[in-house]
Amino acid sequence: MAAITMGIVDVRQPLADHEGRPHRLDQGLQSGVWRHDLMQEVAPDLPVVPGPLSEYRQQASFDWKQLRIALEDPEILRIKMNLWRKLEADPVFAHPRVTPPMEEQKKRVAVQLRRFLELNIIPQEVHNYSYKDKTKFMMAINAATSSWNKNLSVKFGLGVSLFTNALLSLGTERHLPFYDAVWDNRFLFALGMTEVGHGSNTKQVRTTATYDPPTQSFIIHTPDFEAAKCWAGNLGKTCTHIMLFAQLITADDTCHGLHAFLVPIRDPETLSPYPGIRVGDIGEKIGLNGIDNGFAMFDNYRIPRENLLNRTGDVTAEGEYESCFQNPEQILGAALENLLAGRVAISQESTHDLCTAVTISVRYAAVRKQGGPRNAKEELSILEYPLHQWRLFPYVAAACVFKVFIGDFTDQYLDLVEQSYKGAEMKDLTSVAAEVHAMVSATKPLITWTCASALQESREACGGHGYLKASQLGIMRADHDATVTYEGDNNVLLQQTSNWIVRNWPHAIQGNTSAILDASPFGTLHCLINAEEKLKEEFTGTTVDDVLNPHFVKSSYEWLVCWLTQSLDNQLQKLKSSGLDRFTARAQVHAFYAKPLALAYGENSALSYFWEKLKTPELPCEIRSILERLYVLYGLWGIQRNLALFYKGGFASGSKMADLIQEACQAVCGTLKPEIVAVIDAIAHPDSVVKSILGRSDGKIYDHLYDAYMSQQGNTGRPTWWHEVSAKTQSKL
Ligand SMILES: Cc1cc2nc3c(=O)[nH]c(=O)nc-3n(C[C@H](O)[C@H](O)[C@H](O)COP(=O)(O)OP(=O)(O)OC[C@H]3O[C@@H](n4cnc5c(N)ncnc54)[C@H](O)[C@@H]3O)c2cc1C
Repeated sequence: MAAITMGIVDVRQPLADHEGRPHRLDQGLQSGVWRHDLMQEVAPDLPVVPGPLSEYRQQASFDWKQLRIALEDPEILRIKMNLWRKLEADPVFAHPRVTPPMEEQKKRVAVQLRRFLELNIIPQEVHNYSYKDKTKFMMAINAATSSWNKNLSVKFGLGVSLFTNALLSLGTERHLPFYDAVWDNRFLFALGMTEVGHGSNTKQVRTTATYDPPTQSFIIHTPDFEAAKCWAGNLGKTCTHIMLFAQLITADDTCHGLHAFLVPIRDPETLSPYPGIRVGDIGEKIGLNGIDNGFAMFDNYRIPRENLLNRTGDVTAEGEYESCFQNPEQILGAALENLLAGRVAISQESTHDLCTAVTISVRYAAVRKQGGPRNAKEELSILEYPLHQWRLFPYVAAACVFKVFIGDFTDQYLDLVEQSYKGAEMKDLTSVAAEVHAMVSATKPLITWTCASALQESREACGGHGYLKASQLGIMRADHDATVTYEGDNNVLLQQTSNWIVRNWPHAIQGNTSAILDASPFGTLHCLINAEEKLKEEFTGTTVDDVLNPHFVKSSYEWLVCWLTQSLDNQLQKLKSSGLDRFTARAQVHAFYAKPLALAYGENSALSYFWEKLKTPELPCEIRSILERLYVLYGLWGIQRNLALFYKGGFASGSKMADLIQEACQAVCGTLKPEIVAVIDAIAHPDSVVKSILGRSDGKIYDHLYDAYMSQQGNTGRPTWWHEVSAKTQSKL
């Protein structure tokens, strides 16, 4: 059977420019200086408006534009900026001031998706890029679309890009027409794994696909309501098909496990559901109401045999099941890509949201003045308060660390998938797959949770005005919330990471460095090398400078990961020797051992990528200085949260470490205060994307608030229902 190969070309091509300009921005680097016009494209000048924001900007020791291109690949930035310009210019993508009714929200997003595809945002030539460049392009478009309107990116992701990605890895030549129909906007897909009774434990999904040799068809059936497919985006009202995951059963009654099928749901011309399916919308949600999340129940519903996605297993016309693992490297690569691309994309989107959250709250904090010393001429900007700095600056540092981590990790990961697709011999592919899986299972929770708490903190940091819809923080908080659950519940994912780490612990205690190197081609387990030596380390610092440096952060995190791994291993051994089975023992250690380990490992991995960035020789020294301080702040923030573990594990005793960490946290925030507005400028999206009256680059919060108060239709007139409540009508009763 031939796998679908269109879109995967042998020769790598650089990202092309669709508008006739130089191929890559780095061609604009002349004698170490960026060409002005190219820099303007990715980092346009900010408005010069006298006021607190511009005063803080003047205090910065570095050029925010240089930081912007140090934190993100300029070519990716350019793709995003181009897209935002297109969306801004088209009224179809305008944001309504007042939330429309639910049905209207769904219609708007569906119409936007149609326009999005018509606009040729993914030009035809992108399909001819190398796998890596194509995926990077698509991921950049996805992240940028998500910041514009998360509903639209979810609708596009599920219906088009994630689906076609999954089709490429699970399907074969015979499914090509579906690929083309989706890109031509004739079909729209949903992805149906979750059922009413089962989500995380996908193995127990109960929808069946039973092969019927006489008719050469699969009979799709939902045994009861608990087996109804649910939550699938686009399924409620708009999809024409679903990529359905069901238990494949052959005529001899053998169950071959979960397989994916392409199942028609609605007539593409009328959008009427086909007979044999009960399908509908699951109703209003906490957020993302532009998406029609739906349910579906199948009543012995037939689909052709060929609709089985048969790259890994097929059923012959006569009904024989055939496993198709002829080339394990390619299959593993396909599985890698299919499973993880969605989670990597969520991490990219969440990093965008995190940047927007702090853009709003830090700019607001710079402009907002409240309180101050008794005889001061002016009130203080709330940014001046150490508490406010401690509430917000660590999230700014996290945004920068995640930006670098997710960009560089995505590059590495896509390189590997591309090599495996090309059939390159990769002796360590199994290790790569395991490590990438563990990393993504830790960093998706880490990034989405950090973003969720940043949104909450930012909302509170903007006080009452933050609660106004026009601040944007409430909408983002509601829409972002789902990311901690979909594509794998965060708490469940973390267990997969800790299982992998603890499996490698025996190598660490045996001092088997080469086994660790083999198990961790990406290097995220290198912190376990010399674990025994590391675990003997103790805190010896005496001054704040002893903790206020990247080396302290690095070695402390390495100690923490080693100690948590050792503790998890000890606890598991203890529980198993007391007679507990593996499943129960793992469940027992989840809360206090596995989860903290997986999160510390995720933080350490993100910090390691940032550490590599700090070592880049081309970095201007003022940019390195700012990155170093952001690294230290993010690290100390985590160490401070985990202080109890440093004491419990014997790394620290007495009050010295706690005191110095506290002092260092406050000190690093203090040195970042004059820089922070410029750091925000480096990570901020354009005003039209941030969409917040509190977070605009001109800092004119009160002007924008005034507009918001005055421009809402009817808000200064008397209510249309005045007569139902007025004193006049009451007195007549
Ligand atoms: C907005 C949104 C969109 C979605 N879109 C889709 C879609 O397009 N297609 C689709 O198929 N699905 C979709 N889903 C469903 C989503 O994938 C599931 O909700 C998710 O996988 C979690 O499953 P669940 O809801 O059944 O939760 P459960 O698995 O029941 O989990 C409930 C709680 O129990 C905990 N828990 C579960 N198992 C364990 C364990 N072993 N140990 C410890 N704790 C555990 C979890 O941490 C969680 O907090 C969507 C969900 C949302 C919210």
